[in-house]
Amino acid sequence: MENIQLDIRKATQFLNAGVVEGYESKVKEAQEALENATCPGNDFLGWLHLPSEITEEFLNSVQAVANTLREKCEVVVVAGIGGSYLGARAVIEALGNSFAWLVGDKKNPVILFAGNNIGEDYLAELTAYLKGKKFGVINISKSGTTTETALTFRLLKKQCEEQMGKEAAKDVIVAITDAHKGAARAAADKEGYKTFVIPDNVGGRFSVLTPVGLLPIAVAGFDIKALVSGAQDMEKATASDVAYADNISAQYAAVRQALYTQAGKKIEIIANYQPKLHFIAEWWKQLYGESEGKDHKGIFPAACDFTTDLHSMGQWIQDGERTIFETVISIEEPNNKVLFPHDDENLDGLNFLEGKRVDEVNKMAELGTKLAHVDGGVPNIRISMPKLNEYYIGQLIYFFEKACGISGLLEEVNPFNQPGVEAYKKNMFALLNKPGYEADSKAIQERLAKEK
Ligand SMILES: O=P(O)(O)OC[C@H]1O[C@H](O)[C@H](O)[C@@H](O)[C@@H]1O
Repeated sequence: MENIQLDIRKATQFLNAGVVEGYESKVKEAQEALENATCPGNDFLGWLHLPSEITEEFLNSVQAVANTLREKCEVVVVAGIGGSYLGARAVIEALGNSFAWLVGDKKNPVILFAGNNIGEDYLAELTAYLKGKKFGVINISKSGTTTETALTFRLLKKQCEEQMGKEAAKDVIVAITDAHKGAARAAADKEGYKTFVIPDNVGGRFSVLTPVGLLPIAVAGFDIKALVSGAQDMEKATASDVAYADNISAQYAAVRQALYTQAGKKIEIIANYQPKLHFIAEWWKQLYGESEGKDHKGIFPAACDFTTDLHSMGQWIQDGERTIFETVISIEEPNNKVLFPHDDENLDGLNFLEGKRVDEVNKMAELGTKLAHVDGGVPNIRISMPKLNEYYIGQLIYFFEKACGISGLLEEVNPFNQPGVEAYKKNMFALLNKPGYEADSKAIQERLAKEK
C-alpha cells in the first residue's frame, strides 16, 4: 500500500535555501529523546509505539464489546470531551455518510456525541430524543472527573436505567477511563459496567488508537483493524531510522517550526476540500494547540473547510496579515462518482463542465486556491491521501501524532502536558462554590466585587 504524501515545496520557497535541511540534527535529537524517553513529558510516551503494540486479540476484544452495543442499541451516545471524543468523532465523520443520522440504514446504530459542552438546550434535546429509544452509553474520561462528561453521564445513566431497567442498562453502558482512579472508574466498578483502560502514559489528545477511539469507531461499523494497520505502517515510515528527507513527520515538524521561527508565520490553517474531514481538523487543533501552546509561544492552530470557507475567510487569507500558512489535506480519489450535469438553458454558463467528475472541479479549485494563496504570501503544505478510508486515516493519525511530538520538542516545550487547562476549571469551581474551593470562592467574589 502506498503512503500518504507530503509536499512542502510551496512552503520552503518562503524560507532561505537549506533551512529545513538545517533542522536535521535537532530533529534527530528530538526523535532520540522520544525513543529514549529522555524528553520533557517522558511519562506520556505510550502513544509512540502504541500502533505496533496493539494485538489482534485486543482488537477482537474491543470488537466483541462493540458488537454487543450494535446488537442491543439503536443509538449509542459517546460521552466525552477533548481527546475523549474528538478522535472518535473525527474518524466516524470522515468515514460515515454525510447524512448518517437521516439515512437510518438500521445496519448501524446512530452515534451521538455528548459530554462535550454544558449546553442546557443541547442536553434537553438529547434526552428528549432518547426517550423511548434503545440507547447505550460509552462514558469516556481519562481523569474520570471532567465536569461536562460527568454531568452528561449522570443524565444518561439515569435515563438508560429508567428506560431499560438497571440490570439491562449494565449491558449497554461501557466506561473507558483510568485503570484505578476517578469517578468514572468508581461508578463502573460499583455498577459492574464493562470497562476499558486508558493507559496512564497516553495523553487524551494522543488516545484515539486506544479504546477511546477504537470502541466508538467499531460501534459505528468501521474497520478498526484497517485503521490500526495504517497507523502501524506510518509508525514504520516515520521511525527514527528513516532518513530525514524521507521522514514525512520529521519534514512536517521541521517546516512548521521554520515557518514559525524564521518566516514570522504564527497561525497554521489546516484546510480540507472534503466536508467529512471537518472533525479531523478539530482533532488536529487539540493535538497541536494543547501540545505547543505553552510559555507564551506556539503556532496557533486554525481550521477551514474549503471551498466553503473561501467564501467567508478567503478575503482574510488572501489579503490579511501575512502571518499565516496553510496545511491542506487532499483526498486523491473520492469514494463516489457524480458527473457535472448538462442544462438545456445553460443560464449559469457552466455547460462547459458537463460530463466532468465533480471532483475534477474540486481539484481545480484546490489548485487555483493554492496558486492564489502562495502568490499572496501564504506558504502551502500539502498532504495527499489516496483514498478516504480507515487505512489512510490511520496513517494520517500517526503522521500527525509523530510530527507533533517532534515539533513540540523543536519548540522546546513539553508537548505532552496541559497545565493551562486547569485555570478556567479552578475559577469555574470557585464560582460554583464547589466544596474544597472555599478560599478560591471568597477570593474570586472579592475580585468580581472590585471589578464591578
Ligand atoms: O478524558 P478527560 O480526563 O475527561 O479529559 C478530557 C479533556 O479535558 C482536559 O481538560 C484536557 O484539556 C484534555 O487534554 C482532555 O482530553
